Amino acid sequence: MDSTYVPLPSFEEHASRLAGTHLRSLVNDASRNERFRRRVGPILLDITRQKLDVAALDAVGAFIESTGWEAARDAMFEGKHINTSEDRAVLHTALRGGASRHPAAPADVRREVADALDKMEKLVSAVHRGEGESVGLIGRVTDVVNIGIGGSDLGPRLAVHALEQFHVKGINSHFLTNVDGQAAYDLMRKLDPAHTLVILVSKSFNTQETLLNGGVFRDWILKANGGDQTKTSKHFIAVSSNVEAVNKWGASQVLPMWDWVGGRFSLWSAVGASIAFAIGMQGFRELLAGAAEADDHFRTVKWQDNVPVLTAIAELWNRNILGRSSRAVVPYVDSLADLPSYLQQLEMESLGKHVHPTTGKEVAGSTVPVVWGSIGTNAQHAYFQALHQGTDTVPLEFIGLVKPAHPLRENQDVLTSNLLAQAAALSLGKTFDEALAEAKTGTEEQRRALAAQRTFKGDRPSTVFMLDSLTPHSLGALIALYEHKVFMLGHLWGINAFDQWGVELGKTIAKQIYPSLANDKDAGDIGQFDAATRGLIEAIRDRR
Ligand SMILES: O=P(O)(O)OC[C@H]1O[C@H](O)[C@H](O)[C@@H](O)[C@@H]1O
Repeated sequence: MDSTYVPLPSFEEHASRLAGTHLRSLVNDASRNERFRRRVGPILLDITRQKLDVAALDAVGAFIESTGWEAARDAMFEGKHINTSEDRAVLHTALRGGASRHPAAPADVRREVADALDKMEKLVSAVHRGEGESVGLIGRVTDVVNIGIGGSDLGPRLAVHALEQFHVKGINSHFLTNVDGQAAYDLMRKLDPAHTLVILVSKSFNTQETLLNGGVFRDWILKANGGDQTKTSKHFIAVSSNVEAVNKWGASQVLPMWDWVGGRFSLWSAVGASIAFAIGMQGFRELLAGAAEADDHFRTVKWQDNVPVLTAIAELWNRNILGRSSRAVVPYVDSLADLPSYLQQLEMESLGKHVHPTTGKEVAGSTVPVVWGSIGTNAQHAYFQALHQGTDTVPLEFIGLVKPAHPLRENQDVLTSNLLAQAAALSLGKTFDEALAEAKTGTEEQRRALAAQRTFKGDRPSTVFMLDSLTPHSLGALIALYEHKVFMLGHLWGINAFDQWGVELGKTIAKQIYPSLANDKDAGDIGQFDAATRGLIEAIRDRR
C-alpha cells in the first residue's frame, strides 16, 4: 500500500455544476458519450448514464494521475508486499500470468503456478477419462462436491453456474458451504457416496464451517466404505496452503494455495478445481486467458481508456461526491445469478476498511458502499419500485449479453429491451407535466395528486456492461476487471484492500459461545457474555 496517500478532493466546482444538470441532458450529449464507452475484448463498458460530464471526468482523471496509481499497480503485479498488515504480496494476477503478454511476477512464483496447473490438469483429465484410480482417486466420478466458504466457495460457484453450457457430460457439480446441517443432509440423501468426489477447499484449513462439513462427508463416505480409511481418502482432494493440517485430516491429494493469494481473489488457482472438473481444463485455461486479457488492458492502457479505472471513477463519484451508500448489481443473465454475492465478498471484504495502513489514521471520506442485487427482469417485479421512486438514489450496474447460448431470440430481445428500458427510465424519469397530461379524469386536485405519484424524478445513475457472449474467456475478463476496480478504489481511498481483520472478532466470540449451546445439561459459564447475549442463550436453552 502506497504510503503517499492523497486525500480525495471535493471537486466542488464540478459537483455544483452537475448538481444542477439532469442526466436527461447529459445522456443526450453525444460528444460526451463518446468518452464514456470503452471496450476490453468481449466486454463493452458504458458509463454514459453516470452523473459526470467530460470536465468532471477529466478532473477526477487528473487527480488519479497525481496519486501515482501506475506505480502502485505495477508494485502489485511485480509481487511487492502491498498487503502490509500481513506483510504479503498480492499476486492473483500471477495465477493467469501464463496467458499474459506482460507477465510480471517473480520467476519462482510463475514456476509454482505452472506446476500447480499441471498437477490439476492430471487429476481433472484422469477423472474425465474415468481413470481416477491412476491418480490416486476413485475410478468413476458422477458428482463433485466443493466444500468451502467465502472465497473458497463464491468464485468457483459463480463460474461453475455461469458456464453450465460448457459442462462436461456425466459430472454434476455441487457446492456445500454453510454449516446449516440441512444442506449437507439433503445433499447426502441425493448422492451416491461410491461415485462422489469431494474437493475440500480452505486456504487456512482452519475454517470451522468447512472442516465440520468435510468431517460430515468423510464419515458418510467412510461408512459406505465399511470403515476403510484408504479407500475413503481417495474421494477427497484438498486445496490449501496448510499442507500439514491437510495431511492430518487425510485427503489423498493436496493442491496448493499460497499466502500471496487472498481467498476472494483465488478462483484462478486450484481453489477453482471444481470449475476445471465442471468445464474441463481447456475451459479453465480459457477463463485464465480472459482474465489475463483484462490484466494486460489494466497494465498498459491510459486512464482515459482503462475500464477498471473508469468504473472506479464512477464508484468514487457516486460514493464520495454524491454520497450514495449502496450499489445494486443486476445481471440480465440468469447464469450470472451468483455475481452479486460474489461481488459482495470481493468488494465489501476488500474495501470495508476505514484507516490508512501506514499511519493508522482514519481516511478522509467514505469507503465501500453496500453491494447487493439479483437478476433482472425478476428484480423489476420486486424492488425496482424503490429504485425508481424511493427517497434514496441507488446507482445500478446492469450486465447484459449480446449473443446468448440458446436460440430463443424473442426471449433474449425481451430481456435486453428491459435492461435498456430500465437504464433509460432511471436516468430520464418522467416529469410532473408529462404525468399531468396523462391524468385525464377527476378534479384538478385529484389530477395533480395522481400526477405527483406518477412522476419519476429520474436522474438516477447506472452503468451497463454488455458481454458479446458468456464464455470462460468473457467471464474471466469480467471478473478480473472487477478485481482491478477493487485495487483502484483501495489505492484511491487509502486503505488496504487485501486483508480482512474485520471478520475475526465474530469468529472468536462464536467459539466462546459454542460450548454454552453444545452442552444442554451444564449451564456453563455464560457470565462472561453481555446481558443481551446471555438472555438469548437462556431463551434458546429454555425452548430445547
Ligand atoms: O479458505 P479459508 O481459509 O477456509 O477461508 C474462507 C473465508 O473465510 C474467512 O472468513 C475470510 O473472511 C474469507 O476471506 C475467506 O475466503
